[in-house]
Amino acid sequence: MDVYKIKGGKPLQGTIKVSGAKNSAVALIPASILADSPVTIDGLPEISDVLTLQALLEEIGGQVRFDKGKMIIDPSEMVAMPLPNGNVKKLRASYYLMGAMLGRFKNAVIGLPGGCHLGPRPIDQHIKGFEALGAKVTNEHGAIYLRADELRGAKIYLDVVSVGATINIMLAAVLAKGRTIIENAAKEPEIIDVATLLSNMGAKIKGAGTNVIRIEGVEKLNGTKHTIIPDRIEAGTFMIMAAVAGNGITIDNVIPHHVEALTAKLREMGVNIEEGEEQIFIPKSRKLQAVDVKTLVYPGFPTDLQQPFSVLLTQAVGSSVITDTVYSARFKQIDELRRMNADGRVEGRSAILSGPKPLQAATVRASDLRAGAALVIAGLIADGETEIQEIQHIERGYSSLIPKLQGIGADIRKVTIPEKAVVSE
Ligand SMILES: CC(=O)N[C@H]1[C@@H](OP(=O)(O)OP(=O)(O)OC[C@H]2O[C@@H](n3ccc(=O)[nH]c3=O)[C@H](O)[C@@H]2O)O[C@H](CO)[C@@H](O)[C@@H]1O
Ligand SMILES: C=C(OP(=O)(O)O)C(=O)O
Repeated sequence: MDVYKIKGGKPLQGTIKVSGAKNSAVALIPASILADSPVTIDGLPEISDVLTLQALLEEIGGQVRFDKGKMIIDPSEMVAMPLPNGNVKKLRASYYLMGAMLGRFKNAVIGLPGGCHLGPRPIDQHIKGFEALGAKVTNEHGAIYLRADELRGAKIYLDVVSVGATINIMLAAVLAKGRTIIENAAKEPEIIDVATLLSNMGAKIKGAGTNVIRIEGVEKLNGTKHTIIPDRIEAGTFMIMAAVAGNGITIDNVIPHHVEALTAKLREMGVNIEEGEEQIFIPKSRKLQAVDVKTLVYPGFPTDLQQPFSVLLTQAVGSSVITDTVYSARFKQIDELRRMNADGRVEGRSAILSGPKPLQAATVRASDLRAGAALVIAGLIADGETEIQEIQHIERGYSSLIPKLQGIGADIRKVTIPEKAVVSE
């Protein structure tokens, strides 16, 4: 079993570069299914979610080349092969195969997705959208069956603001007959990125990034070239790391506007932040003040940063409350941080953290992707050598994390240990 070993307390300094956005990548790759000729995507992160999607496209007959962040996907020989098991369970975003395959083949069988366990993560709004477009959708033995004679544009009001449902309905609607309107759509930058790719393939989409998206269906979509946006969650993770463990860190390849909610919270805590066009510099922090945080849909404070942010709050003066309004059970990092001497507890949908409390190294387990990122940050400031297990979760979403952190002076390495040394739940 592979683990991360981190010796805490090293002065972190220099420049760290952000990769392409995971949550864009995992939608852009399935979107290529809709094209009639090759799609090239540049700047993809080298993460397991991307490799899993590559394998899934190959399973349905796609020809895919992936090298140094550039993926060339030839979708012309793809077929509507059922994908009820296996790779689809390894990530959340395999649900985008539903929208893309329904759009192209009018027929798809896709197993229910995997991804981080953060409380219930239904896909009822995706299904409501597909049905409104004319698909018959059934759930049979853990797989979703989607069939349509033809897809027709429709007006769809999302009952909950959902990134996945918004993108999935866009994917299914771009080749449907007539006009689709998605109301109460999510507004995340990744949605704009996917709409940009689809538009460059020939789709007619207006309003991506607002809460009403209008799509005029077209007959066919062509191949194109696209460069992905930077990962705002990875950038935010590095900003938090810089605020709690940095001696002057520049975060490169970031769109400052995409991380504004975090920047505002960090400033409220007393962190200095200098914004450039594509860079953010965070000098060594002095005293950090406790703050309360509530996660919201974009442009609010992202739920995906709440777990890394909780580590920063263990070092702030006073008591802080984090409330996650998006997911009901996204605090598995708190127990692990307590093993490391943090003062924190969970009450319903909130975590209460008090500080500053010096962290101590321990053997801990990454229960999910961002809990893992939180533990990496904790390990960087803890006294002693921390071991993080179950790092496969971290590697779903952070590209080249070890060399990136070593590049700013961290003492972190990946090592293989015997299975019996795993900590119990
Ligand atoms: C692959 C990907 O892009 N993952 C991101 C995406 O997940 P994902 O797209 O799965 O998250 P959603 O935006 O859909 O979920 C938001 C909320 O809506 C609820 N919901 C969602 C769909 C639905 O049909 N019914 C329903 O009730 C969910 O349970 C959750 O409480 O957005 C989340 C919220 O920013 C992020 O944490 C994830 O990193
Ligand atoms: C929750 C996340 O990912 P996923 O939706 O892919 O599980 C995340 O990126 O924090």
